[in-house]
Amino acid sequence: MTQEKRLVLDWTKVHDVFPIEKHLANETSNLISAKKSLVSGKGKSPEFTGWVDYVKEEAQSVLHSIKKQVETICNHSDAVVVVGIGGSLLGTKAVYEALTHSFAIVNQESLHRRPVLFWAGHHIALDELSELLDALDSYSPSLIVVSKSGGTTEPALAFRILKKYLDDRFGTEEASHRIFAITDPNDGTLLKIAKENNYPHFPIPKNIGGRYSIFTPVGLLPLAISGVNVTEFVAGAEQAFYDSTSEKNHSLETNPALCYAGIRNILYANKYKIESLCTWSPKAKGIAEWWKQLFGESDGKENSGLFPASANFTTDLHSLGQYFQDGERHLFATHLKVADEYSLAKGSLKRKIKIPNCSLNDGFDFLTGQELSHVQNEAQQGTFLAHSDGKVPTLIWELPEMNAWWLGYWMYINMFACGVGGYARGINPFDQPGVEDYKNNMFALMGKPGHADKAAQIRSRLSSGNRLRSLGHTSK
Ligand SMILES: O=P(O)(O)OC[C@H]1O[C@H](O)[C@H](O)[C@@H](O)[C@@H]1O
Repeated sequence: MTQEKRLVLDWTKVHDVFPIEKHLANETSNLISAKKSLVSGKGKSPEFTGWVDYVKEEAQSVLHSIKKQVETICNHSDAVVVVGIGGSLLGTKAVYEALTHSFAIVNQESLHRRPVLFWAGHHIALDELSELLDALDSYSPSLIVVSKSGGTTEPALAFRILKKYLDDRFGTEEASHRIFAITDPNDGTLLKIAKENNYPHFPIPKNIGGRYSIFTPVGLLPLAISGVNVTEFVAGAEQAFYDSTSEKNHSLETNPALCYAGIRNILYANKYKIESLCTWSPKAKGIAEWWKQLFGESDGKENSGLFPASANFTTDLHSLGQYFQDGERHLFATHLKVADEYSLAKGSLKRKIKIPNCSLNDGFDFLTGQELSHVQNEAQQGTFLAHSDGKVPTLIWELPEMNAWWLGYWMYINMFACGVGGYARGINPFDQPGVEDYKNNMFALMGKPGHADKAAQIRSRLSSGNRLRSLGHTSK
């Protein structure tokens, strides 16, 4: 079924604004050699390119190995809290939100009676975590803690708090049957904790960095629990692997990953410094969050790189729309559109919505009887044209359907484009040295052993100099 359809990357409306075709032709050989370096493991940080062919065989054996745990968890839990941050959470959240019902109550009671997923460890905010603890009282929850390094502050603290909650509620013995870890296979604090407490644990391969890990147990275990068709998800990615890496497929016309990588790099080199991924359903917002980490951490190197932003339309046409149309011309838009809008509702209640006939006199009678998806399509076409008239290069991904197979396919294509584009630009798309700066300052200020000297230095920098501020109202 799905195989007859195609993912399309339409760059007509880039060309309307900028002569991309000529530039792409000049860039092709650079892209092909970047692709060869990535596939052969001869580029920068080859020790982090294990994700390239992981989807071919290893992901299949993961699916096999998690089967029993998935059943066990589904038998005793109706909610699973996934604890993680960045690459240890964003992909899972993206796929879950896109492919399962938005309203947990329907997900659980009407559809497939699978546990709902909740999220923790992706911030240090008291308000949301305390509300999560309130909500968990109404469920029989389990916990999956995901951290490759095993030492990231946010998930480590959330894990402590949630483990205590489970211990207090169920007793340590039962709680230990409700806790699962996904982490480095050989090292790290989380692995040690899992072993000491007999928590079942699953590996994140050493040669796969967080933002490239969605097809490892990081994504597959929680998504399988939630009822997402992970077999199809992996199958889509596997097909994308063949389409992207094939020795025979160096043509930009049949290799969307190469083409996308090339267009991004060319636009960046020609004054377009911001790329906005524009999604068209609230359910796709998480996809943009995943995409922002993938490209943000990969591209932002050596004081250069496209800034990845996002917009969710049509909602944001009423806030950011003005900027897209008339603001500074330093951005381009990459839309993620779904060809078969009905596929969006297929995972839920297969419902088509028509604009009903109402005696409202609201000026919208001309739409009576039209399907909502038709209105969405017209809104999209109108937006693409308006933005390209406003000189915003507009790139359009058209996904045949929003389902596990095509989402797996598209996510892999983006990962591959990210790796190729980084190599073609001469940067390392597989490290993230900048993130360490914030972490080290935070560790020092929190008093982590070994950071004392740095703490004193930071505190003196924070308190020195004149404080520049503006004061508002005094409380009564
Ligand atoms: O999985 P973890 O080791 O906890 O890391 C979670 C995230 O933390 C970071 O700071 C990195 O910049 C991300 O690339 C990573 O995905």
